[in-house]
Amino acid sequence: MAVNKVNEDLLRERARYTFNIEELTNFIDGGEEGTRNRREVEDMVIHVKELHDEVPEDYLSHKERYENAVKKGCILIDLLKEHVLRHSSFDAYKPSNMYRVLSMAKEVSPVLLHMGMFVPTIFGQASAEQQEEWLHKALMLEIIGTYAQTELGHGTFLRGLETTATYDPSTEEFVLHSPTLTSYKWWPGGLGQTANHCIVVAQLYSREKCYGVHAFLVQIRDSETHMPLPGIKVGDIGPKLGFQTANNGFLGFDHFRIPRKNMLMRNAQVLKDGRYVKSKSDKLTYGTMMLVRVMIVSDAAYELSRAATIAARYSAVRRQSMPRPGQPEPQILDYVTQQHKVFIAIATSHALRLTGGWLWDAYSSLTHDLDQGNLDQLPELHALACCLKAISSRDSNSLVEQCRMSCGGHGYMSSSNFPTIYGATAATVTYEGEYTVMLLQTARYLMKAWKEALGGIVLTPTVAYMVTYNKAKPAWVNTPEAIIQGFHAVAVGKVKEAADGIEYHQNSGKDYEDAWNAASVMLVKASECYCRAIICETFWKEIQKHSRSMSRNLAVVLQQLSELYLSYWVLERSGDFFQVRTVPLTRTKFEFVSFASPKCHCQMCTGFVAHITSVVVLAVQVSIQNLTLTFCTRKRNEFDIGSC
Ligand SMILES: CC/C=C\C/C=C\C/C=C\C/C=C/C(=O)SCCNC(=O)CCNC(=O)[C@H](O)C(C)(C)COP(=O)(O)OP(=O)(O)OC[C@H]1O[C@@H](n2cnc3c(N)ncnc32)[C@H](O)[C@@H]1OP(=O)(O)O
Ligand SMILES: Cc1cc2nc3c(=O)[nH]c(=O)nc-3n(C[C@H](O)[C@H](O)[C@H](O)COP(=O)(O)OP(=O)(O)OC[C@H]3O[C@@H](n4cnc5c(N)ncnc54)[C@H](O)[C@@H]3O)c2cc1C
Repeated sequence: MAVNKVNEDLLRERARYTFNIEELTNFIDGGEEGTRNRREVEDMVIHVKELHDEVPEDYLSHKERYENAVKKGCILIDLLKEHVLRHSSFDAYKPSNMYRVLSMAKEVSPVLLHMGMFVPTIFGQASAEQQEEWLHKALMLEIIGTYAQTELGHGTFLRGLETTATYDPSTEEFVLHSPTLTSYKWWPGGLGQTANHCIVVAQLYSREKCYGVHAFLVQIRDSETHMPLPGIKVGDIGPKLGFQTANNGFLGFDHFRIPRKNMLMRNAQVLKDGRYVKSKSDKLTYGTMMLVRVMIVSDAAYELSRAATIAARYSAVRRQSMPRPGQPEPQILDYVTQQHKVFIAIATSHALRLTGGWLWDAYSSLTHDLDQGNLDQLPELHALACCLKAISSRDSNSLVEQCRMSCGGHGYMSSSNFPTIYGATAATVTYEGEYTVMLLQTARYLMKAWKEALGGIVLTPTVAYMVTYNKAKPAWVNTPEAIIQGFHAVAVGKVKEAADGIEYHQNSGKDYEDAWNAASVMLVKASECYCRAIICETFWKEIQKHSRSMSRNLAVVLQQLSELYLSYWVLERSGDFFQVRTVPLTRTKFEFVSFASPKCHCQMCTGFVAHITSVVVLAVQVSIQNLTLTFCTRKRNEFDIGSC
């Protein structure tokens, strides 16, 4: 049998890297231990022949694909259990680790929601007694759950959910009911045929009063027969753009009774007599969504890194066209247009991975604060989780598509794996908070921050520059730090523009809701710019921080990647940079910002040339011709357009 020979071009490219590959691998894995754990699990998985398809899944029926995914999920989970029992060096039951293992099968796992949301909700919203009863069973998959919040009629507007949970003190039970067709739960992963339990988010009623949405743990299928319990209507919602084996389903209740103790009571409670005990904050009910949004940023990076690797390798081995008659066809990697498509995908996967790690640390610190009853950081973290989830998933999905297109026809083959990766990342832009809705949530926070900034109130860290921005005139020089300040200036400009837009519409007679809606495109833009500034700054600072403890060769290349990312987005947003205004909070004057030295007037400032010489893609090193970015802005005097 022909031995698979590695392509000559790929070998040659791999021979050209300028730094220690294992060092980069450890950096990506979060350290040597992370690499060791990952390899241990991969070694377990890679040799299991049942995990490799005899027949491409695209040729299977919907039912066969689902059964194939269930089979693989069971094998992966058994491997994990055995591994934990054998080694216990790998924290297999951390949802993020379990999620990572489940994603080693090509198909989305029907128990993805069990690990990604059902288990984390028990961690985050069940009382200690409830965790005692359910957590181990969930971790050992003795019960399999999902997260049933979205309904046919409502996904974004949680306060509009129609499923009811009415407390009956005579039996100490909640009666779950779906009063309308639009109240049917629609979308929850695993609900179609897999889950026998679920977290149900419903409007809580007690003593004739509605207390808003709360979470309940509900058994929906018989533990022995797996048939739906009486009063439960459940099934599969059918084919989708992707995620075909996620087993998304629908769920309706017909006066279905559950014990009082099945209301998740870490935050709020209903006592036996029906009295409602309020939580410290209604927002704590939304805790699972914040966790998943935080996880999605790292997942977006992971999916994009897969696509970027495929595209970079293909670009090394594909030869096409003949720019010079009689010469061999060049590798498509030598076309600058190809580099321009692929290298930003590489840089972005690193930017999102490091930003995801930074956000996870902020979330971990918040959960510690919440345990101490301190909710101070909740609003800022909610705003961060919303915009970073939105931007990371959208960037990842569009760059996955860009990577596919960079591979020509072969990128369109199922065997390229781009369709699977695209389907997964496209879903992420919508689930766990739709893109626009999330950015508007962040805008809500930014409008409050702007009002505080105008009042000179010290702001939380990620918006603090709104107050100090005009006090210390930044030294506009051509450095990454200056670009980051430029992104801050753009963000402040857009936040001010949106706030002024709301004020303008209110002054023209609209109420706040209509003024908000009229200015909502600007509000989305302000959130995008605020978020881009965070990613640029975090990427750059994380690279600076880690560079101090890594070899110089690796530090140089990672620094170039972060400079590429900054330069790319300056060019993508050059219009905003040209228009950026610094408006002193006293609102007395406008001036354009210049990247030249602050003393220059009315003259073309120095061009900003970023010359990226080499970027490394894992073992594939390619060199970028002069990726020259000429970026100029003009400085004007306050009211003098100047001669530029
Ligand atoms: C990598 C992934 C790994 C694992 C994942 C596993 C599986 C992946 C596959 C699929 C999973 C998908 C699951 C789902 O999709 S679950 C359903 C997700 N649904 C949503 O995200 C709904 C989105 N909509 C909202 O969240 C609401 O619009 C929102 C609550 C944001 C606003 O609604 P509403 O208009 O009613 O309230 P507001 O008045 O705007 O806000 C009220 C108040 O509360 C604050 N708030 C809102 N949400 C949160 C939160 N999550 N945390 C903290 N605080 C929150 C908001 O800021 C307002 O505060 P204030 O401004 O002080 O009034
Ligand atoms: C693959 C996949 C898996 C999913 N898994 C689950 C799951 O396991 N559990 C679960 O509970 N849910 C799940 N969902 C549902 C998901 O959470 C919702 O689809 C999502 O929250 C969006 O809500 P929606 O579908 O009602 O869209 P809508 O909110 O109706 O959005 C439609 C359009 O209206 C706009 N819009 C809505 N509200 C506003 C507003 N206030 N201002 C401006 N524009 C607005 C949106 O921007 C969007 O353009 C899943 C969805 C997908 C695609």
